[in-house]
Amino acid sequence: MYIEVKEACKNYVQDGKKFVALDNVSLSIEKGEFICLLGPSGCGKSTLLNALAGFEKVNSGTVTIDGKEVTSPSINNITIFQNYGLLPWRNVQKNVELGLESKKVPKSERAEIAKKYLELVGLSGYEKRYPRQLSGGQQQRVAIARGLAVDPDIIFMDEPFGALDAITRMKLQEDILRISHEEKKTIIFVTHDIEEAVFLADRIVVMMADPGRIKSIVKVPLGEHRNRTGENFLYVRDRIFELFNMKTDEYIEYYI
Ligand SMILES: Nc1ncnc2c1ncn2[C@@H]1O[C@H](COP(=O)(O)OP(=O)(O)OP(=O)(O)O)[C@@H](O)[C@H]1O
Repeated sequence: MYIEVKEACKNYVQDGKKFVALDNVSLSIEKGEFICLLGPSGCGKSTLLNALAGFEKVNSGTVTIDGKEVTSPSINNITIFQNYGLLPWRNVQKNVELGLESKKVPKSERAEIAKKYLELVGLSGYEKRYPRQLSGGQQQRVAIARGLAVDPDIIFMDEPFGALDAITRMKLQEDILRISHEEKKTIIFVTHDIEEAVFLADRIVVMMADPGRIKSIVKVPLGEHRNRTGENFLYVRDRIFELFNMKTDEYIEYYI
């Protein structure tokens, strides 16, 4: 399996009190999968993502990518956060070229690549603008173009659309779904929004808090084009709602 988490545990001690952020979490992910980590606040979504991305180490258990243990962030992967992380003194094009500069890609090639990905995220014509001259949704598009430009193996996304209004958010969800099929990337996406997860994921990892753990893993057999009001979509969404309402604590592997 491409990505393997085996019996991972992560504890934090805060003011003398122990929080179990991840309690014996195991998860396997195939190359090219779109995985959503879904659950309420504090269930360990970001902790799991950070362990996968190499920002944090687990206390016990293992995290491997392509057979190698993850000990630090890899330049082959990128992470996109809620706050866009653009450099305010660089225009859109220069922001997208950032990762390419550190990879020593020649100038003309950088411009070509930036053009391609700005087109892919629908921002052709915005090259010379600065981040402050863009809406939140446009800034996040630039961040996505910048991430894709370095041709990463894995894209980690931590609530990337959390700060956006509902309509912009839906538009970006459509774009990232399309891009994920066009670019065939492995994407691990953190959200607490059930509909967002059903709209995007091949599989949804449903997590619960205190201690942070995986409750179930739900396959989403909805294909490349998803309709938020379609019968199948609503069916999957309702199954997930039910999972969150269930009182029992047993682990269920769900195949819809
Ligand atoms: N650096 C830290 N120090 C102490 N406790 C932490 C730290 N980071 C996370 N925690 C605790 O670990 C638990 C899991 O946190 P995590 O951020 O992974 O949750 P989450 O599911 O991503 O939540 P949210 O949706 O609110 O971001 C929480 O109880 C949190 O308070």
